[in-house]
Amino acid sequence: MKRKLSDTDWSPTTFTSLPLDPRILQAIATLNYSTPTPVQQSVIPPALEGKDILARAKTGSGKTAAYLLPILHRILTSQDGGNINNGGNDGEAVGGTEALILVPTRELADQVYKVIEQYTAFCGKLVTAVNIARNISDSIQQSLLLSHPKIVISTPSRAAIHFNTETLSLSSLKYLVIDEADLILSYGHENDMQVLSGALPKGIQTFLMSATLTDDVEGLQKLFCRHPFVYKPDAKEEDGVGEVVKQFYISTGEDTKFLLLYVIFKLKLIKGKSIIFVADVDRCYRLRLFLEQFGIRACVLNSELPVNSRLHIVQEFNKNVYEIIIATDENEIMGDEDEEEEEEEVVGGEDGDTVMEGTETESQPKKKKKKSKKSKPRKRDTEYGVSRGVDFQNVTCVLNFDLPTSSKSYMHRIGRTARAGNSGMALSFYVPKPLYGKHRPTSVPSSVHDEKVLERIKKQQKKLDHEFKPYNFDMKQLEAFRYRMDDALRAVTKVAVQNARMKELRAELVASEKLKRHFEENPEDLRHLRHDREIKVVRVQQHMKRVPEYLLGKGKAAGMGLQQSGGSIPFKVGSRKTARGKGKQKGKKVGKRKDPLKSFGKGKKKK
Ligand SMILES: Nc1ncnc2c1ncn2[C@@H]1O[C@H](COP(=O)(O)OP(=O)(O)OP(=O)(O)O)[C@@H](O)[C@H]1O
Repeated sequence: MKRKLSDTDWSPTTFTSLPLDPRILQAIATLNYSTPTPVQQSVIPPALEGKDILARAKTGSGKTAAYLLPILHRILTSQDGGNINNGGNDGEAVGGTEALILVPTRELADQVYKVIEQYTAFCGKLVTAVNIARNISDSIQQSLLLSHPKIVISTPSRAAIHFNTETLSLSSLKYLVIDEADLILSYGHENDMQVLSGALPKGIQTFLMSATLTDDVEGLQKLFCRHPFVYKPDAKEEDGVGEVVKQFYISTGEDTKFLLLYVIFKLKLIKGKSIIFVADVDRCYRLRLFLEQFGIRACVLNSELPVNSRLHIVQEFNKNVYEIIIATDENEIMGDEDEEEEEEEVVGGEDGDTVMEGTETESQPKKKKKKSKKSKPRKRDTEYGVSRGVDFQNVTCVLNFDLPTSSKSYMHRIGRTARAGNSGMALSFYVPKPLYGKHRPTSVPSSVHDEKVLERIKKQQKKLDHEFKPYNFDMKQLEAFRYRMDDALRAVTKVAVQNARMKELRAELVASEKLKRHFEENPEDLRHLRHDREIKVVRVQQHMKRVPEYLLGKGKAAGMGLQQSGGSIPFKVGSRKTARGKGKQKGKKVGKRKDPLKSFGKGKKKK
């Protein structure tokens, strides 16, 4: 007997128990999704009935499918004349644009577009989608929109531009999604959202999806939703979604951060893929040059890079081509829900940055931006963002080399690991107040310091009943590595960092042109286009790439004491795959329940 969707005591445990179009179920089966996640279980049934949805669910919990599947189903059934069993229709789509999906960043727009491609793999041309946040010329965007795609994915600003020039018609719109709803306004899209809200036809179905429920989300709810079905899991339910991120912090000074980084990556104490978050663009290059001297390759990701390069980096990282990404967290959100008054400014990334291609009419972050005296004529994309929403796959560790400036940002950063049921860890370096002043990154307001943020994160995680523990390296053992770290750090001068930044930007602009031409036609051709090549602005001494045996001495290794106070750490490595980037790594399996930080000394070959 078929259950009525509105039966409240019913929660479907398999996708096939959901009355979704068979073509969608076929696609889901090929993706090996066995069961719907809690947000999908709760949201899909009311969404299929046409209810507005307001859903808050943790990062990596499958919110994208929770809104896409019902929308795709409803579009398909309307194409089939309302008969879902008429699944054989693989003709052309008819009618105008039915769904508008708004996301805050270009990275996210690209990701949602790719997910739609996956979910509609068996739908022929019935569900066409266009991503107008892409870096393509206005005339191409216009011609794409004139083909009346069923779904348009965009940032609010691009959508507003095309709506104003009448290339985007909203008259046949039936579904509106605001993904990462809590972020949309802090990215400065307020005016665009107002423009769009006034243009929407009456009675459309709205989906507000968010990892946190904030005042901004409430505001959007008032503007766009009618009596929505609200999904807010309790902590227990949320923790049932895959693994909780194992979280640790280490108290350190500025130089010791580099020392720790060197030891952690050179000795492969973390196995699998990592994202290292830093405070600004210069720090990206400082770290990359630093690691380069030890033969450790990494890619950088920041708002200054051309959007095609950014998308390609994320794509290749997800295919395990790279092991380490050093990312900035520009457009980082400041202000915790209960501490708005204390933190009024938004950290806007690089000082003196200006707006990049394609963003000429984009609005700026709504809150005040810190101005710098030293103005650098750098360009940056206000629609860049990788700490929010981007589905980095199989990430073992998020390493906060620089602590974020708010607990909200912290939550989104660590959400890049332990996704889709995988496990993961987050390791955060924090600099205690007495050591902080001199080394405060220029992008961080003086009112904010690591200790204050750390306390907020502790409070936040305690509320969520999640452990957030100190990880006490035996710093004495680290000291043996310090002179090498000092050597390497000395070589990474300000000038070297600036040169690397310029050199990389030039290389990526060339790469981006290639990417632009080839992205659609033959992405496989772009394999050779690597983003982690040596920048070579600093002379690399070959001996630095090796770790001498004496540093790996048994006693020293074992004595590193990679124990954290309060007992040993039950750690399960998230990433089952390994990077293909380096030949040596190929095929290595990662122990499932092993603490990656406990294998110190294993840099040495096993007998
Ligand atoms: N039912 C499912 N079973 C297995 N994997 C799933 C399922 N639903 C989604 N996924 C996978 O989980 C990952 C995270 O999903 P998604 O990006 O939608 O999370 P999210 O909740 O939107 O996260 P964020 O808040 O960070 O944007 C994706 O790789 C997706 O393919």
